[in-house]
Amino acid sequence: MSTVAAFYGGKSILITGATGFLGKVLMEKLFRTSPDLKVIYILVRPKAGQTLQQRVFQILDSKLFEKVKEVCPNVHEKIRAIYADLNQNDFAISKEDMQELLSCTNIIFHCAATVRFDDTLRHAVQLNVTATRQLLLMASQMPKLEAFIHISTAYSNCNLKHIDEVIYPCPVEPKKIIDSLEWLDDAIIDEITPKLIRDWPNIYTYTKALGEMVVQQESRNLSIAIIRPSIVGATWQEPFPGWVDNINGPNGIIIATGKGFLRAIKATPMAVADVIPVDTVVNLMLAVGWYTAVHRPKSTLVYHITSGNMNPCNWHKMGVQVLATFEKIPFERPFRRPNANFTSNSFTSQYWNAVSHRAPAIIYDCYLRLTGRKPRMTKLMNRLLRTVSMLEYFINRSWEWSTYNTEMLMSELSPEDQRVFNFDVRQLNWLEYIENYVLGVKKYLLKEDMAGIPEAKQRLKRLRNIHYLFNTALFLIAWRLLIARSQMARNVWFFIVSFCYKFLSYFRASSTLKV
Ligand SMILES: NC(=O)C1=CN([C@@H]2O[C@H](COP(=O)(O)OP(=O)(O)OC[C@H]3O[C@@H](n4cnc5c(N)ncnc54)[C@H](OP(=O)(O)O)[C@@H]3O)[C@@H](O)[C@H]2O)C=CC1
Repeated sequence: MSTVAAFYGGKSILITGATGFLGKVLMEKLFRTSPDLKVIYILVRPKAGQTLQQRVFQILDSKLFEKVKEVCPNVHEKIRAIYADLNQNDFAISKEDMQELLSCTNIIFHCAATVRFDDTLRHAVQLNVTATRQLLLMASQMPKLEAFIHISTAYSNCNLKHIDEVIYPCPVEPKKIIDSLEWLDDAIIDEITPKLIRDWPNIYTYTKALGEMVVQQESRNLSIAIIRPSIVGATWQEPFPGWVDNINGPNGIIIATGKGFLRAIKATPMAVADVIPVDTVVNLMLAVGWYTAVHRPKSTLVYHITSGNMNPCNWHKMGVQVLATFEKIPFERPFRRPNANFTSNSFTSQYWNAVSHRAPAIIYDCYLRLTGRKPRMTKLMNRLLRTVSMLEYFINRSWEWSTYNTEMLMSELSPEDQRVFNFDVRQLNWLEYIENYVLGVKKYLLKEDMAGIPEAKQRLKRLRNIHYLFNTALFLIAWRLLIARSQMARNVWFFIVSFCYKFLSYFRASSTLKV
């Protein structure tokens, strides 16, 4: 019997961000391995016209939870959705709900965050810093609380090259920032933001660093741990390979490449692609929850869950495997044939953007206009290129994360726990993982049917022929223009033509002689 799974039996667990990518996989694994847990409280807000209940039902009815329903048929009764908005005071939780949370919660997993790179400082601080402080205050009033697990990111200190499992201080105290945001107006905040975030690449990573500082400062007597995953990718093994449900990180890039919109990217091919499967992160989270509650370490331990130092893969290898998978299982209705040119040179990157991205978009929009339709490709391309430019920082650098605490925890687990809550990324076979990842993007994100593959392959063949035809036509036009304008080009042209003519005459003459 797994010690970690048994630990969660009979427990009341509070999860923030349960409707997000990580949160869903966390809930799934908890129900599957500890079906006798008492209750999972999830803090949810209504969204996109859906009530809390509708959101919960939608999650439980998804393919991700199919196995859970077999192991834990009364899963609906074990989830308690509590109305909460982390942007508001006391999270806008009702008095009764708050009372229940305070008196019953045993473990907290704090996953909620804004992960947008371009969020406003005000909103990102509210969610990633102030809400964390508020949750810690709540935690300090929970008599039964055994562990508080805070999810940060491995990039919270990406301004450093080597990152240890410690909390680094930020130049400005989080409290000062929270206080000043209360009275500063938005225009001034926009002005001072670059000065505040200094060498952090975006507001997201900066506010996650502030969030960690808040955890350290407000930890009181609580048993707290911080988990820092790198780029969280599709599931590796559990509950099935390749599950993914949002366009963040590599997912959007895989779609854009598979659909033929994105054919070049400013990336350092040999830089480490520090992707970590979401189920690996969740396994570590559950093991950390158990360890923190049972061993109650004296200080807040930080755990890195990254792949680069144990089993590195680089962007080149990833790109090659993604393209190889598109050959076998192409996406439906691609705009162009998928391709991946990596360049770390800014000039070459701009050239590719002009030739491979903007020009085809303009040509396609002309075609749409001529056929009486609304042009849309240039707008789409501009948004895509803006998104890609925001990710560039992360695909042109490599970091070293130390993983002593994560390795220590692995050695503390029984062989059974090491199997059930496996976070040993050394066992990951990248080629297999990437293939399943791309397949998962096709099936679960794009919701494409596998039956459409032969047609997609036909379309790719047609696109290849159009590509060759277009290039030949372009070459001939360019050459014709050159000949019209340059004496030198004309001389070269006559030289080539007379050479070919002579060669053909010689060939004809020698074959006549042989006869
Ligand atoms: N994905 C990644 O690559 C990585 C993620 N992380 C960290 O992991 C954690 C989870 O990320 P991930 O699951 O990918 O992110 P998602 O964007 O998928 O999920 C974010 C969650 O936070 C919730 N949330 C946001 N704002 C509010 C609010 N005002 N009130 C209540 N809930 C709110 C969202 O709820 P709703 O559904 O209502 O919007 C959602 O459940 C984050 O802390 C992130 O920093 C760390 C490293 C990498």
